[in-house]
Amino acid sequence: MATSNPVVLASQNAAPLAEPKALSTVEASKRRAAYKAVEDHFDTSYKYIGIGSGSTVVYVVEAIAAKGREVTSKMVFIPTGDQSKQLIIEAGLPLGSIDALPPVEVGHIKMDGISALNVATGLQDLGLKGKRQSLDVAFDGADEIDEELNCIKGGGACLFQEKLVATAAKKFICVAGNIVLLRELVPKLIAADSRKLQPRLLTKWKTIPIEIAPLAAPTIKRILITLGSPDPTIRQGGSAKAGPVVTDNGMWIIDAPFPPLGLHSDLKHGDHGDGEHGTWEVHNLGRRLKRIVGVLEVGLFHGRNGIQVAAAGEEGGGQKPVAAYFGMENGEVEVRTAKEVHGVKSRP
Ligand SMILES: O=C[C@H](O)[C@H](O)[C@H](O)COP(=O)(O)O
Repeated sequence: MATSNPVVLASQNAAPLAEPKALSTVEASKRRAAYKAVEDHFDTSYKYIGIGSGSTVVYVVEAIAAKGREVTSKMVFIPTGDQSKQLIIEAGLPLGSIDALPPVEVGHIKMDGISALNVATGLQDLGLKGKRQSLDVAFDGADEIDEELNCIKGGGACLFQEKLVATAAKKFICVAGNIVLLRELVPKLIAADSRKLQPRLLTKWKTIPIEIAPLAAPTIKRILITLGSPDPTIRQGGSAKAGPVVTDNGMWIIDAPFPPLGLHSDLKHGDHGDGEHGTWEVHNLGRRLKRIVGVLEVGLFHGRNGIQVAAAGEEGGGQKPVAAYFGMENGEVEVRTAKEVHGVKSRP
């Protein structure tokens, strides 16, 4: 079905000019991936740009700011949380908000900002004028990405606003250093064997972050256990904050471990991927978790991408990126793009 295209390697020419010398291998790989993603998917004609959260997005903002004020001052940058809001402000980029897009009159249809933006940002090309689609592009990081470009996000507790922005974007682009430094396990500078690109989710990254209402925590934990998550845990602030991590939305995060998730094509006869045989198919689990009362959002980005949603003539964007950029240890950037853009009509 919707596996990503075979690997495309962009060599060192993706590297930005004047790479700071002090960057570790990991940081340099993220920076190269970010610059390449911006080079490929940032157009000077764009108006609304979504900015994700995490350590990789820092370089996306750097790459965009390097385009110069004459380009960026005409744009509006939509954050996905307090960190990205600060990044936008500190880079001198115009700050917007996903809930503050101006209402616009188009023809005799009274449209909210989201619908009108859709017209402004080129859905006419697809013959879908007037459909809801607000941002030209959104860039974000990810904790793990599978071969169909399903993602786990929320390692930095920002998943709800990230999904809100990603699903409002015509193009959602993921940028991920593919080498992860395990500082806790390896105190000195060593790139450990933990890679964000995996055939299946929950291979190296072991838990799904779920943003929840604090009052519902005990019930949600019990339900997660019945769904096959052996030890769901409320994320704690550690030395930075006594007690649970509180998200930008005043919620808590539960990190729910599950065995590696299957794809639809993995399912054998009689196995519906509903956890009954020990394996969850990624869409089934994402949908099931979202149905639990008290869950604000699930850190699984699955289903369709924005182009597939638009091609199906439906409103909104998709959860999955249309392309993912991985910074490699050897200095190259691996790019994976969605292979089939029209193939998943029935999936949410
Ligand atoms: O909650 C945080 C976000 O989902 C991040 O985009 C994700 O955790 C990846 O972060 P990083 O770029 O720091 O690896």
